[in-house]
Amino acid sequence: METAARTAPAAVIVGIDGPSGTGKSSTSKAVAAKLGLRYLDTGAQYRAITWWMLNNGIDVNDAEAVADAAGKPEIVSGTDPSAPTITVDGADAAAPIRTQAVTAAVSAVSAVPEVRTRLTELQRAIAAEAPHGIVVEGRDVGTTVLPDADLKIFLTASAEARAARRSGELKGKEATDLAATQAALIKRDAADSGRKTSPLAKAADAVEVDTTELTLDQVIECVVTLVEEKRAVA
Ligand SMILES: Nc1ncnc2c1ncn2[C@@H]1O[C@H](COP(=O)(O)OP(=O)(O)OP(=O)(O)O)[C@@H](O)[C@H]1O
Ligand SMILES: Nc1ccn([C@@H]2O[C@H](COP(=O)(O)O)[C@@H](O)[C@H]2O)c(=O)n1
Repeated sequence: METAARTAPAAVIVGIDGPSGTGKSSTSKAVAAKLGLRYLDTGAQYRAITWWMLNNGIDVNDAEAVADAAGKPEIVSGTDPSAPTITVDGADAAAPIRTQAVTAAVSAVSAVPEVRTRLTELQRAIAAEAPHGIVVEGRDVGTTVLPDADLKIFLTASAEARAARRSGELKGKEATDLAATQAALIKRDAADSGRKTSPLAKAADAVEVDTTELTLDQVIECVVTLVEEKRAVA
């Protein structure tokens, strides 16, 4: 008896955007791991280039100096969702890119068009090479990096919920004042939403998921279901 040949599902490209602390990284990694996809944290790349600028004495508020240096660091992202990596000129940058110094400087660096052009090219190349597909998270994935993504998600949550999540995360590492955390989140979101080039924005065809009242597991389940629905009709 002949058996029907099983065909592997087509590669699927998923873009997940949203403001800080809405759960993009946690959700994207888990969804990618569950579905056998690669995972790319574009925010880590903006943090990595910012870390390099700070280490190399570039004034991050001098857009011309940042633009001139934008092509210099070599940034490499590892896309295994269970162990994502990021190196800058061969050095492991996973920990130093998460410091408050980098967090405070990253919006200025990411507003520089030459930085965005460089990283957008890198992100598209990584997505194009993912054999079974990829979950790419950031601020402009649906609008600019991968406008033809199969599925676009825009995560939101109240500023209070996001600050509470972040404060829990920072406890024991750096200062954890809830009001200061919330103010810093709002300031970074305003800078990211207000820049001229590729601002943080929901793509017109993105599915918005408000995570304020959802557990992380519920958000993951919701996104997995949306991907599976897309795959079913592909
Ligand atoms: N739905 C949720 N409920 C409770 N906690 C959550 C939820 N989603 C994420 N978290 C927690 O909130 C924190 C921030 O999540 P995460 O880093 O995934 O957000 P993000 O959107 O990627 O943030 P950023 O853009 O600043 O990198 C993490 O500690 C994560 O475990
Ligand atoms: N597509 C993106 C992703 C990130 N940024 C900038 O990087 C900052 C850090 O992002 P995290 O997700 O690690 O918090 C973010 O505040 C943006 O300035 C971006 O511009 N575009």
